Amino acid sequence: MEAKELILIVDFGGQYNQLIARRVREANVYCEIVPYKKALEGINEKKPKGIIFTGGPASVYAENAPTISKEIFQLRIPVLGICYGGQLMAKLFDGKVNKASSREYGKVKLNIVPNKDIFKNIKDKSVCWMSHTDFIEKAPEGFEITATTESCPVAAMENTDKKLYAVQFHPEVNHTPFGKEFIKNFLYEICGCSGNWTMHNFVQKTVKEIKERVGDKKVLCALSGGVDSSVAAVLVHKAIGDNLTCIFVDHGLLRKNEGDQVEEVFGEKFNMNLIRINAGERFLTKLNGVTDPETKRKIIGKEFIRVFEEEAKKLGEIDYLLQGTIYPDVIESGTDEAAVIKSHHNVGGLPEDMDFDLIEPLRQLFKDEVRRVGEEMDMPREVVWRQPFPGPGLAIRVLGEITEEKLQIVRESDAILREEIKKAGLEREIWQYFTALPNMKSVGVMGDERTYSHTVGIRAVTSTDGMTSDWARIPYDILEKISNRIVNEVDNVNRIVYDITSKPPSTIEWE
Ligand SMILES: Nc1ncnc2c1ncn2[C@@H]1O[C@H](COP(=O)(O)OP(=O)(O)OP(=O)(O)O)[C@@H](O)[C@H]1O
Ligand SMILES: O=c1[nH]c(=O)c2[nH+]cn([C@@H]3O[C@H](COP(=O)(O)O)[C@@H](O)[C@H]3O)c2[nH]1
Ligand SMILES: NC(=O)CC[C@H](N)C(=O)O
Ligand SMILES: [Mg+2]
Repeated sequence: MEAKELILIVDFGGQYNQLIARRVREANVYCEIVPYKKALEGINEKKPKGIIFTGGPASVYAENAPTISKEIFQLRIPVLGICYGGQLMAKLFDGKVNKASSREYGKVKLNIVPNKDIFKNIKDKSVCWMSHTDFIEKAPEGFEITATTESCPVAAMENTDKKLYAVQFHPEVNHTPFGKEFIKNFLYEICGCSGNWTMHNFVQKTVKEIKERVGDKKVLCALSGGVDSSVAAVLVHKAIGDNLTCIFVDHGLLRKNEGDQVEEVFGEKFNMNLIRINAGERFLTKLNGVTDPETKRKIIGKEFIRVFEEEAKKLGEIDYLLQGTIYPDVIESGTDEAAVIKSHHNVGGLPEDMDFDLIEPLRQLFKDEVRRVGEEMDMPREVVWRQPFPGPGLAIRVLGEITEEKLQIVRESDAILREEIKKAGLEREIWQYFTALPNMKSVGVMGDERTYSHTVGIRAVTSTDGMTSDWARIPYDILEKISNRIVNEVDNVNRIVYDITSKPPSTIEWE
């Protein structure tokens, strides 16, 4: 198989860095995001075909602004700087970057110099999306200006000898209609990528790697029945067969009937060793009285591992733990550049003293890529397209202290919501949907009596990878039906609210 082509995305803290990675992957080229301070580490071994500098909130001329050694330009690897990244390139080559008289934000007309490879198949008069206060006032010597806007004398510039390219606009966002084409041009015309990042290649390569790494040793898979761990399990099963044992933990925080369903599907459809552990009491005891979301996540992460360790001991020598960790879990748990948003139980929530080496074959993939891997391996649709369910389960949907009564409310209301969404045929359209209990009571009236009961929140979002999302526009009549049913059928609920925030500024889960 040909070597993997790599594009290195150097992170200067921009909001849209994930999107840059997505665009590159969609163009069938593999990429990784690295913090700017570590961009040069091991670069000669990694041999990237190209480098992209992201945008960022700082100003390049500010004191202590993120920067990079000029060595990176001497490697003869093409570099594309986007917004902050472009401004930084201009500054490092002695061009001029300055604060503009006004902030440019939104869609802007772009005039492009004809016949440039980087703008191949893009109209000379186009529209691009801008988000900046600083601008490149003067391009450095040796750079040619290749695009302008009314307020940007240098909206794009290039030095083809050095293979350096910079743009002020954001090609990664959908608001730049030619953005995908532009990124493709950089990858294919400038970096000479062939586009060998496909899920078919990924499966073949990963199976081979796992075989080599694991040999005759035994692997325990943390299987939740969710998309990620199921795909990971099938992948590893392909590599090592019966040396894989799956452990499914029912931690008492699952959705209605979920435990039995997972057991059924995996017992029937997959020919794998599966052990179900009923550990509800154990988890709930540990969570008793705990209200802080991060503490809950850490307790659950640790308890998962302790359960796996105990089971492993019973099974004899087990060297590896397989988890369905994916890229967003890693990023959101905090990297050097990215702030900790939430400790995903399987990454930031893991205990330090753990008996296993981890195998996480999907660690670099986005959710939609994981689904494509599942399809590539002919896995059943209901598993591949199941909506995500977080490992900490209902614990992070019951805000504050967890009690059996509250869990019951979330479980029952969630089951009603799911039933109605299914009936309405909206299952595929809505990426994730569930109910949450905000831990507040309010006054209502039912059967002429005053009530003082819980409020249930409905959360439904559209997304491709869970990194960003919008609230789903569920038709009012369906919302009405859901609301009526929950109030009527679930005890101790007298009010339903609908969450209409996108991510950002919200997150999908409430804790
Ligand atoms: N109940 C569980 N029993 C065993 N392992 C679990 C359980 N819940 C989560 N895990 C482990 O934690 C990982 C992360 O959970 P996460 O919910 O992100 O992924 P998933 O359940 O596999 O897929 P999905 O995101 O579609 O629900 C899983 O891939 C799995 O390895
Ligand atoms: O396995 C998981 N362990 C976790 O700790 C966790 N927290 C959030 N999620 C899921 O990740 C996606 C993004 O969620 P947030 O917007 O709430 O961060 C959504 O799909 C969430 O359901 C988790 N999954
Ligand atoms: N989006 C960006 O990368 C912004 C870059 C820089 N902070 C500016 O305001 O111009
Ligand atoms: Mg899950």
